[in-house]
Amino acid sequence: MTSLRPLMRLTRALPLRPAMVGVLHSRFKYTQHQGVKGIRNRKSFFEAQMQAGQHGDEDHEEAERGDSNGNLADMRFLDDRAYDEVAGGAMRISRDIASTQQVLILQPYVKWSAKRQKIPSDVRPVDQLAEASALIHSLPNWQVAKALKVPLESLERKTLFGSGKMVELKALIADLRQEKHLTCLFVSKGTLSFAQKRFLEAEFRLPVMDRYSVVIQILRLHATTAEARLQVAMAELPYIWSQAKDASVTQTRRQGYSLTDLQKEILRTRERKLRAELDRVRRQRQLLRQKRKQQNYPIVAVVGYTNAGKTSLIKALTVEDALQPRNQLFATLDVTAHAGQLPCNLQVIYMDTVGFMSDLPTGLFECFVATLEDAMLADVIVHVQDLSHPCHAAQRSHVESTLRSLAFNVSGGDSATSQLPPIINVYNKCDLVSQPSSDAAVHHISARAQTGLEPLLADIEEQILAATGRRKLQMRVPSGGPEMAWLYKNAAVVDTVADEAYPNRLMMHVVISQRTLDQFKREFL
Ligand SMILES: Nc1nc2c(ncn2[C@@H]2O[C@H](COP(=O)(O)OP(=O)(O)OP(=O)(O)O)[C@@H](O)[C@H]2O)c(=O)[nH]1
Ligand SMILES: [Mg+2]
Repeated sequence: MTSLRPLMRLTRALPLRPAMVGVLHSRFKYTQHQGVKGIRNRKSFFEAQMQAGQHGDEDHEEAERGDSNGNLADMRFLDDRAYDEVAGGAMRISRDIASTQQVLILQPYVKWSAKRQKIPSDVRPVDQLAEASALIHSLPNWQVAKALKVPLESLERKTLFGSGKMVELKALIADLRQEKHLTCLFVSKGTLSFAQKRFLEAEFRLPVMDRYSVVIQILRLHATTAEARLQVAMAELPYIWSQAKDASVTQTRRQGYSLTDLQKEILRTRERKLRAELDRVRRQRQLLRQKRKQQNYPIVAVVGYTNAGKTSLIKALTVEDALQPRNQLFATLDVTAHAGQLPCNLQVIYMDTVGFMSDLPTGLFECFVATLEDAMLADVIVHVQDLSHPCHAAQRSHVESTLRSLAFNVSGGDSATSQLPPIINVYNKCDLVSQPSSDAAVHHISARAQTGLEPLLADIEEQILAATGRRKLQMRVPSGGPEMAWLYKNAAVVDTVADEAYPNRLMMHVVISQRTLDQFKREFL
């Protein structure tokens, strides 16, 4: 079932009253190829926009600094119609996500050849097709008219499909147009070259999208915080540049997508502003990170493939009502921190992170790397895996190899120091699996049914204590004395029991780091 929440968020962002949503359907149309062509002739429109942008620069600079409390800056510069037209031309997407789309999904795969061997054997085309459908279902009002696999000899042909296949697909599209009012085609390949897209659009007379542009559409929808919006905006730029480069190589300037100098300047200005704003947001993040370190809270980063149940697990471990697990890909786009308590009463911070996905072009993922760097600096990583997913093994190895390369980046490219924090592997959604795996080294849980959480918490506790040099100790202190109050404030108190041998004293079970213990000794002994 599609959730109304994102749609309502969109109407807030636009800002339109809910009653006007219906109007959107007719007023905003899917950005089609013709739109781009038209825009190239409307040079004056761009010039006016550019001038307005230049005059508005002082305002923006003021806004970009944010206010004296360090609150996030005004990000009006993100809503720029001139940019939207350029982006729409390259990605075939528009800011309007409210309109209904009927999508034909084609999952091309290489039938024979050495290339095919590189794909892990457990990611079958049928699984890729299911992931492509899940992407479309993550957008409200987008429906899958039909989804099919298409065997090919190569994914690099300019026409992508052979002539026989084209005839077949054309007939299918004609039928779907009549039956289901087909509105667009999603070719589930990381990136289509400009030439491929242009050819298919001309043949099928439909907008054609690839994985990059569909994922961007989802990210735009789910990005609500300032950092996420900036990252998504940044992630769009490499794609637009590469499509334009492609277009100029194929020399289709006359009929196709190319950038005027003015449009290039729009992109460069936007990139400059985005970088400045992202730097500022990240400096704030670093401050927060330092603060957290000073407060000495152990940090557990929860990572995993998209939709594995990371947010659900944190919700179950922290009982935080505000967290909203959603059956959508890339539901979480920010690293957010949530306080929880271990069985020994030690306070920890769980970090929810953006999900991983294979076959995403690197330019798209890179923009989110900075947010994941926090996870690399955690004391312990919990890797959540969806055991009920047919490709969970491939998903696991994809996440593991990405984590390794992230750790390598965080260490500044030094393999000697690129160590990952200890990783606890968790199989989630065990309630959906009739035959659980026999892998004893992995926790078997259901975040939804709340099973298997106790042994998991015990393991997290053990790993956290080891990683942060904390110990469990018994300390005898005067009952009601300042030592007791100090320990309650500075250490985690597991429990206190009366000391039978000394009626004025109490036995306190505490979890304490060596540094805090030394402070205690200096203060009281
Ligand atoms: N049956 C079942 N469903 C679960 C379980 N855990 C999570 N889910 C469902 O899986 C979907 C995704 O859960 P999330 O917690 O949002 O997953 P996520 O890993 O945070 O996803 P992203 O933020 O999109 O990367 C939701 O519909 C959850 O209700 C589980 O243990 N069992
Ligand atoms: Mg999530």
